[in-house]
This record gives sequence, structure tokens and C-alpha cells, in this order.
Amino acid sequence: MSHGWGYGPTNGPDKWEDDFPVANGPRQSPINIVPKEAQYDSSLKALKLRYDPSNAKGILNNGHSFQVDFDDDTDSSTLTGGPISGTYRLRQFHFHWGASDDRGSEHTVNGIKFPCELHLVHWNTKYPSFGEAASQPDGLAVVGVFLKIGAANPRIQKVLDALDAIKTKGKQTTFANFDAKTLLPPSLDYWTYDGSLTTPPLLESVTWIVLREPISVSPAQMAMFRSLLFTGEGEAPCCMADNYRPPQPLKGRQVRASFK
Ligand SMILES: CCCCNCc1ccc(S(N)(=O)=O)cc1
Ligand SMILES: [Zn+2]
Repeated sequence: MSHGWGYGPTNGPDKWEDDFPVANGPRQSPINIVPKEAQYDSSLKALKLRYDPSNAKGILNNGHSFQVDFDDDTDSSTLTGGPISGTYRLRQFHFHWGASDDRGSEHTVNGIKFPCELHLVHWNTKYPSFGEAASQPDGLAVVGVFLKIGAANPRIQKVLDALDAIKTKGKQTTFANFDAKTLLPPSLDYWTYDGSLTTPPLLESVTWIVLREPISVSPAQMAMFRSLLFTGEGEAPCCMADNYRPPQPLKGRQVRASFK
């Protein structure tokens, strides 16, 4: 692909296989989750998420989404339990959303799209770095949380209030003292399956942990997501929206449920 990947008609998900042939691999993400076909697994442990707000560092518009980055030099913000073994460190969280409230999530449930999906990205500390972990089949664990239209969510608002400072691609600003746990719903019931990064390089290194319970977001808050730009300062502006990859073939994979 002569130009960088993106979500447009010339560089979007259907074109990614040109530069990233793993796009047609055996464990690609996202997927459509069919709850009735998920197998309850009583051996699945409860998720244990321990996040230290002081690890929050900054917020960045990376031209595809925006992400809040965390200091992952120590084990102070970690994911343990659930379907994984060992300790995974929180690296960043980001979102995917639609140009309208009828779409935007990457995973779907019985074919239903949510307006937005949060991804909390963690890497396995058995590897020396995130980059190394990202190339290993058990290297990453991403917790996915659906957002559904409802009451305004005060927890998300703190993140949205920072977006004015990172409107264009490459802009970043400090983002301190944020407790990512406040973004989680009351129930940590989840589905889990072996998958991949949902953006290039589409590496097949992710244990996906998708929470059953959504959190709320208001239409006005969704409009704030869409105020960001894919484009850099001084370029013709293109609103950041529809930055989601559609569901990929299951190819025989099992989806397990932590709940009955
Ligand atoms: C080795 C370099 C990888 C950079 N890319 C990071 C990244 C993290 C998470 C996701 S997602 N959307 O699957 O959670 C995509 C891409
Ligand atoms: Zn993502």
C-alpha cells in the first residue's frame, strides 16, 4: 500500500491484506459474538484489574484513534486472573467509534453494533517489552468494553475534556492521575477468545476479554469523539469516526463465557 493504512475507501480494512497478509489469518479480530454459542467454562477465573491512577501519563491523537498511555515500567497497573496466566501490564487504552450512533464497535453481539468500544491494552511481563510481547501468541490481553447510548457518563467526560488539546494527528498532552478502573461496568462477566490486533500490523497475539455489560455514553459525548480529526494540522480536515474493523471469520475458534 503506497499510502498508510486507515479507514477510508482507498486504505481501509478491505485493503489492509495488501501490506499485512496476516489479515486473512486463522485468529483475526474482531468477531461477532453469539452468546448462545459461547461455552460456559467454570475453570475461568474472575478478572483482577489493579490500576494505579498515578501511572497515567499522556493522551495522544495517533491518527487512527486517541489513546491514554500509562507508565508500564513496573507492575503497578496490572491484569491478572481471568483466562490468562501470569501478569499483564496496562499499556494504554483507546476507543473505536462510528460516524453515527448505529455503529462504531468492533466486536458485535448477535450482529448488534454498539456506538463505541473501549480497549484496555495489556502486555505479558514474561516478555521484556510491549513490542516483543506483541509478536507472541500469548503476548497481549485486551479488555473490550461496549459503550451504549444512555445517560452521560461522568467517568468518560474527563477523557473527553482533554480532546480539544489533541484535535489533530500527532498532538499529545499530559494526562495525569486517571483511574482507568472507573471506566469499567459493575459486572466483570466476560467472553474470551484467541485473536489479534484489530489494526495493522494485525498481529495474532491477543487474548481478547470482552465484557458482557456495557457502560453508558450520551449522544452529546459521542459527538465529542467525532470532533477529533484523522488528519494533521494544516491538512484538509477529516473527522475521526468509523475507525472500526468489521467482524472477521471465526475459523473454528471457541468463544468461552465466564458466566452462565
Ligand atoms: C508492535 C506495534 C503494535 C502497535 N499497535 C498497537 C495496538 C494495540 C491495540 C490494538 S487493538 N485495537 O487490537 O486493541 C491495536 C493496535
Ligand atoms: Zn482497539
